[in-house]
Amino acid sequence: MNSKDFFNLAQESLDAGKAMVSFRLPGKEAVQLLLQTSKDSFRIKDFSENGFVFSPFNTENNPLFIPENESIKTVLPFFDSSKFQLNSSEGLSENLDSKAKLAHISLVKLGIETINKTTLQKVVLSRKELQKPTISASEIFRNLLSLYPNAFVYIWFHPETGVWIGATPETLLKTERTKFSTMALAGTRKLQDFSENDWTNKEIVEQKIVTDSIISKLKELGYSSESLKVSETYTSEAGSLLHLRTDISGTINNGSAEIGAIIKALHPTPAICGLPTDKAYSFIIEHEKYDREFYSGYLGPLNMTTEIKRSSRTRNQENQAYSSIRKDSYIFVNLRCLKYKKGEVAIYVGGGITKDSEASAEWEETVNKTRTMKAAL
Ligand SMILES: C=C(O[C@H]1C=CC=C(C(=O)O)[C@@H]1O)C(=O)O
Repeated sequence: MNSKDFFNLAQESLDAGKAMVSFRLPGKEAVQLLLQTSKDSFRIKDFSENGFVFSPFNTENNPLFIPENESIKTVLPFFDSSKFQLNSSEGLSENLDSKAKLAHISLVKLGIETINKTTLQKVVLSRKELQKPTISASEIFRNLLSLYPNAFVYIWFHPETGVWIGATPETLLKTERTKFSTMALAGTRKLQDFSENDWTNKEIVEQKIVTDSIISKLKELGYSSESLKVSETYTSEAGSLLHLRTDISGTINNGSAEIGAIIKALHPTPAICGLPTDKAYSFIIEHEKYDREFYSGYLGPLNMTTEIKRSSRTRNQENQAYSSIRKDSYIFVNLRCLKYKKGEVAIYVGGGITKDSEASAEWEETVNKTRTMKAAL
């Protein structure tokens, strides 16, 4: 199947009204499409399932799920961005909405005051911004594939959620055989004119809170300090933005049952909620005054079959005839995303607030984050 046929199929799948998802893993070439054959709605029970999981920020209900064995799978082996022009909508507005700006600034100020007066140390505060694109959902998806080769790029539709599209830089949990890894990603700067020692104490502290919390949650699950590998903290690019990032990895103790335990322990991390988690969560629910829905939830292929082709240079000739089948998981935090309705999209953006935050800079940061999606509209 060529790229044009693949995107026509993606658009037809969207129009069919059945659950579907198409995605490309960070740094990979293949784009996968999973189209559910029935109109049923499936939910995760214990994370031993195979398929694609889609969870909201709020985890009261079990996450939605497209089972691999209830779907038709199509793979575009290589997405060639040179085959497509970047289509764009005309008349998108840069955010000049002063009401939205005032509302976000007063929310951030309330966050800072609460941090100064209580045991809350960090809270991630967000907003949504409406835009009127004139291009289709599959065109937005295609633009994202062209623009962000190192992000997890996806388009998801489910009758219960509508269409969501995104290009996230943040892994919640990746498993390959018995190895797992996660990351602490926080602190934001524009790539333009940045030099390495520009990171301030505010951003270093904001990101360290995420690293420390992830390590402590993993220890509570029984992983010892010696068994966890923690990288140096480094600057990581996400489109035209930069973040501070620490990678944390280990070996899964109890087989596939562990995946669910790790996801439940980590989500919501202080990269999208705050610290202490319960205080930050209550603050968000009480004060954000809108429903995040699937923004800052998590999503991705869970125990999905991946065919690993053996190298043709292998010396063992017998092995050449086979490729091995693995069931790995790649779960991401749903950031840099939008909800699509014909004629209107909602772009979701947020940022970590600490005692050292400055409200107008936090507003600017959310404006910069909206540009990741706007570049594809
Ligand atoms: C909450 C978001 O980003 C998180 C991930 C990286 C950097 C962040 C920050 O600098 O605040 C956030 O923690 C978002 O993109 O909406």
